[in-house]
Amino acid sequence: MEVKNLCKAYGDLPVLENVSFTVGVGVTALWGPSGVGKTTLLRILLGLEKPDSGELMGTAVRWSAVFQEDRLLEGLDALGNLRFALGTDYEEAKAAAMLTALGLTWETGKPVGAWSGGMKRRLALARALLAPSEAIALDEPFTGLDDENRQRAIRAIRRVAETKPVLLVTHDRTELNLLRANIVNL
Ligand SMILES: Nc1ncnc2c1ncn2[C@@H]1O[C@H](COP(=O)(O)OP(=O)(O)OP(=O)(O)O)[C@@H](O)[C@H]1O
Repeated sequence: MEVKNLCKAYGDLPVLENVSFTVGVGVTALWGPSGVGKTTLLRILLGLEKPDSGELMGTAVRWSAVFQEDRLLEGLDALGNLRFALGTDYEEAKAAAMLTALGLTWETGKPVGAWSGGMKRRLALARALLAPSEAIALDEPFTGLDDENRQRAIRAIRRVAETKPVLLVTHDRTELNLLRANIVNL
């Protein structure tokens, strides 16, 4: 994928000014202070928002994503959430293996609405990583995770990033190093 001279303003507020970078297989991190436009850039790449000018090449692919909200179906159990999201691509053994890799134990039938924030975050991550997408966008996927679960999430992301591009927003340099991420400075 390639992004060339991308510009976006909200009214009088310029947010992205001539942003250019390329994305390949592996982890690419959008890096910069709060408010610099990282989430806006992800939304543009996913086609959810239009840039004012600039070129996007190769971004019209099937994406899976974790946004800042988890957007789970709170009345369903963990496997129910994955089954609903993945449709005919759902395979229970693969779903269970991903949940285990992310340190989640689940009781069949127990709605995830009662789960902790960190557990919900990991389920949202599992859903994005399992999806038959061509690229993955993760907006602060480690929010609310303790050290051990952050390590698990990093391992799972790295495994999936061996075969497809993963674009990620985080505020933690240590995570970026562990993810061996290419960094796009905004
Ligand atoms: N729909 C919108 N309408 C108007 N302004 C917006 C809109 N979306 C974002 N902005 C503004 O654009 C700027 C960039 O926001 P964005 O969420 O992309 O930043 P960010 O780098 O992801 O921030 P953070 O690290 O805090 O999540 C902010 O000043 C924000 O207020």
